[in-house]
Amino acid sequence: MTQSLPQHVRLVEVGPRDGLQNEQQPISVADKVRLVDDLSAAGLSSIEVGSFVSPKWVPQMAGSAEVFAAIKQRPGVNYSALTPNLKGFEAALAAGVKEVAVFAAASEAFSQKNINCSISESLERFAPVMAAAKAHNIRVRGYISCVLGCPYDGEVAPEQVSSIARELIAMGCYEVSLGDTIGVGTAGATRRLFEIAARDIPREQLAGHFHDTYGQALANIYASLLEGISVFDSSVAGLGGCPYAKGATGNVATEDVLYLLNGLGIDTGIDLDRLIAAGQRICAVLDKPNGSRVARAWLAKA
Ligand SMILES: CC(C)(COP(=O)([O-])OP(=O)([O-])OC[C@H]1O[C@@H](n2cnc3c(N)ncnc32)[C@H](O)[C@@H]1OP(=O)([O-])[O-])[C@@H](O)C(=O)NCCC(=O)NCCSC(=O)C[C@@](C)(O)CC(=O)[O-]
Repeated sequence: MTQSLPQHVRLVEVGPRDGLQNEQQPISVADKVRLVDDLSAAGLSSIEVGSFVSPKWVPQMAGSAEVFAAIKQRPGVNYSALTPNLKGFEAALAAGVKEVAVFAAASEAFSQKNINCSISESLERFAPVMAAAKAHNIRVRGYISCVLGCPYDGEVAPEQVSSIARELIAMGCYEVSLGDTIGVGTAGATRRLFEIAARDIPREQLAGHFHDTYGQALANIYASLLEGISVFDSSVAGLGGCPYAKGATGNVATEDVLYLLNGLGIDTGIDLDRLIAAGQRICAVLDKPNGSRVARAWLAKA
């Protein structure tokens, strides 16, 4: 059943983590810090700054502690980091991180490629992270990858996604973000996924995370809005890809999502001009074209 559109949407900016983690070239701590500070200045209230994972697996995130130490922490902004295990959680804690995210997958093959263990082993690894987070009053977000298809296993049943999401919520995650890692989802499949997940999980605890590989991300966000979802992950300038999903493009661009939401009269608290400037700046650092169509059109007009 179609839900009424939310009046407010929270965008979780994942560019500094999901976006930059795929870049092969070295990016200085100063450039990462500048990106995070530009994003908070543009009004983003949730920013994923980095991750505490094995540097052998994702070398680009190795400096995350230094980035946390140098960013200007604005009141009211959540600065979070990915932590796949207790070792990562302890490093995040030492860096003063106040919110972490654990990440599982909806398919066994992707789980093995991404974090080198099965889905059930990953949930076992999260248990001590959840306990330590509780003891230190740290909020934990959950992610599930490949919710609308897996590059190795193909189709993924929505019931499987929903069951893992339920487990993450039961373990103590305040919210679970459902990730279309390879961007294969369609609006119909997205609606069905959220409709099934929302049978057992309050809609307020679900978020959407769409990559734009097939150009469907905005349609999928609109479909999610119709299912009563009001939190979305996005990446400034459409930065990113996925090291374990060949051909995957970046997350949907934050600028493009903001343009959609502005057009629907949905409040986000984000300033589009400042956001576009933040995207242009990091694209100049990376020496790559801006992946946001809205930013490109805006700048061409200007
Ligand atoms: C999970 C592991 C560590 C398992 O990796 P493993 O090799 O099975 O782990 P291990 O426990 O055997 O340890 C191996 C080495 O890693 C070290 N190690 C162990 N843990 C840590 C840690 N936390 N931080 C730093 N170092 C660590 C550990 O100390 C050891 O070091 P060595 O003795 O060889 O020198 C590894 O697979 C890993 O780091 N994977 C990271 C994968 C990743 O970051 N992927 C991208 C993020 S997920 C994503 O992008 C999807 C998402 C969230 O955006 C949603 C979507 O779009 O789908």
